[in-house]
Amino acid sequence: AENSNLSVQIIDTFEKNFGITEGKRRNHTKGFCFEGTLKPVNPEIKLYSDSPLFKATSTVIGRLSHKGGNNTAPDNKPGEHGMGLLIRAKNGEEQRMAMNTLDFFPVATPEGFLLLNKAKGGDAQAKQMLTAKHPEILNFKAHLAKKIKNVELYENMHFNSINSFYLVNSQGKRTPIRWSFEPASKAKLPQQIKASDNLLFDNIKANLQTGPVTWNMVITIANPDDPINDASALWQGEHKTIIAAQLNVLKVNSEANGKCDDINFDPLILTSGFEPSDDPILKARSPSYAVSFGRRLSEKASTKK
Ligand code: HEM
Repeated sequence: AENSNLSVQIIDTFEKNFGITEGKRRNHTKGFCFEGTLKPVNPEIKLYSDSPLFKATSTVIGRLSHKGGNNTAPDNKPGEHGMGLLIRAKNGEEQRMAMNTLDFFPVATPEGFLLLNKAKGGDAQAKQMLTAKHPEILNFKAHLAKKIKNVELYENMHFNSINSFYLVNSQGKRTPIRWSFEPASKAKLPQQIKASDNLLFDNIKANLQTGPVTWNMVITIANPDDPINDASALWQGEHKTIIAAQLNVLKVNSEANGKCDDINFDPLILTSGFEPSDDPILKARSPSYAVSFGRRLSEKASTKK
């Protein structure tokens, strides 16, 4: 029988399409942990946000991952990737982020995402309904077809919030934004890309021996006509941006040896100075991540016994 809970249904489609890797995330399954800091670099951002993230350096536990539920996704093939952050501000507040390398989301609603996953799993009726009910998918497909697809190192990837949020300043003024973590330096791809499963991990680990790997947190302020609650719509044209902070990754660890495996990178855990938008995709993420988190933790607990 099909469960009426949308998040449960969506997680079930991940399990159907990719299978289950016991004890692991249902999406972004293959990944590794890192540790570092987030340092504010431009006080201008305080005009927009009262967040402790912009007042002092925070500590970070993060995770870099392949998109999708394949725990053995190849590192030597082009793909989409993710970055999760758990940020502990100096005043004790905590914020979590989960970003990916897509420029925007394929569909505007979680119902659309369920249809998309069903269509990917071969459901003919879902395929038909998908384009009829979610014509925005055509724009996504056209964009993806034009995107250059190379094998890329994590150090060189751009990670996007995709969903919109609000910054809130000390006067309570709300400003709609999106953000990206953009590489502050360029890492060289090895001359020969071997069919190694751990190319991406090995490379960043080697790079970290000569110093931190750094991303700039670039905040994009919405223009008046930008869609706020539609993750399938790119913000077009000129925008005001502020490099608000710098992420310094200091070390990486496998999931088994790191600190990120038991973290749910729920993007609705925000510090004061941030608020969620009403984007229905953003709102669906919390309950969906919780279903995945619950399943993998109970599997881990039962194998430990
Ligand atoms: C309705 C839409 C979405 C659903 C149902 C969904 C589902 C999931 C699930 C089930 C997980 C694993 C959670 C866990 O077990 O801890 C996950 C992880 C993740 N998601 Fe999403 N996702 C959605 C949208 C997005 C969007 C818009 C982004 C990018 C901005 C994104 C980025 C990520 C990343 C980076 C991770 C990995 C975090 C980690 O390393 O643990 N997701 N997602």
